[in-house]
Amino acid sequence: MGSTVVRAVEAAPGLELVAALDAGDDVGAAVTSAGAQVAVDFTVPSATAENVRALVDAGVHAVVGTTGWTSAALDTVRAQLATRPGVGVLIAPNFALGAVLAMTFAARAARYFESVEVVELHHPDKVDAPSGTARHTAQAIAAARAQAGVGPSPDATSTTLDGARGADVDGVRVHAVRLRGLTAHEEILLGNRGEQLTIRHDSFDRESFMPGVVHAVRVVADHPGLTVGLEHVLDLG
Ligand SMILES: NC(=O)C1=CN([C@@H]2O[C@H](COP(=O)(O)OP(=O)(O)OC[C@H]3O[C@@H](n4cnc5c(N)ncnc54)[C@H](OP(=O)(O)O)[C@@H]3O)[C@@H](O)[C@H]2O)C=CC1
Ligand SMILES: O=C(O)C1=N[C@H](C(=O)O)C[C@H](O)C1
Repeated sequence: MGSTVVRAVEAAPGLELVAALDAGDDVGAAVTSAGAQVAVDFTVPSATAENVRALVDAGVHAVVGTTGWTSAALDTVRAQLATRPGVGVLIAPNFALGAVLAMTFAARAARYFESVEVVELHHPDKVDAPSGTARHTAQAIAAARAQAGVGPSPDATSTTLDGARGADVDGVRVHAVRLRGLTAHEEILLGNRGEQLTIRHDSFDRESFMPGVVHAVRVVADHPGLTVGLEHVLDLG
């Protein structure tokens, strides 16, 4: 993702690439000496929080695509941002516009269905499961169902092998598939008696994330504080 973002920023009118960093570089010193206004982080779950801390410390806005963020780590970013008014951090588990729409549609639909489960499918080099996108989708679905007073999805399973029913994200079952040949895919299955709605998004190429990343770079400075999810900086009506 890092090298794809480098090419996308270089090609984007009005943006200038002033630095590209690798593991082991001093993030704070590098962005300061390059005069960066915005930094983009696509690294690994174990490195991203420290990178964001260094960026906020340097007063540089951050656009973050790395997944694996815990709510405690997000709270730490919020607390640090409270000491740096004007600095914006936008963390989005998925920058593909179609994926953001799929999540939004799923949350909207979830109140009308008795059952809902999420399946994410990725390349086998991915280090975290379930995907950040699937977690974010399940959280949005759970919040929409709670707000509408919809109960848990019915499930009579009483005998099971560990993992057979997937992970529980705020009461929504999330299943992760890792398969050579895949890129990034998500299905949200919604069921009622006698009907099923399937919402599916496929990223076939990493290019799919670039319009969202470039948009985030352009607008992050207008959103001080912490924003989680690209949907909050898009006009989705
Ligand atoms: N939000 C979105 O739309 C998307 C999010 N992602 C997420 O982005 C992240 C990266 O994905 P991807 O590019 O496929 O992963 P890769 O494993 O291909 O790349 C991760 C890169 O991070 C580097 N790295 C490791 N540690 C550090 C560090 N401490 N500081 C700086 N760089 C470091 C690695 O360097 P080295 O090889 O030297 O170890 C590697 O080049 C993942 O969390 C993935 O889930 C992916 C696609 C879209
Ligand atoms: O690791 C990936 O490839 C991806 N990671 C993100 C996630 O965890 O949701 C976004 C996209 O699914 C690709």
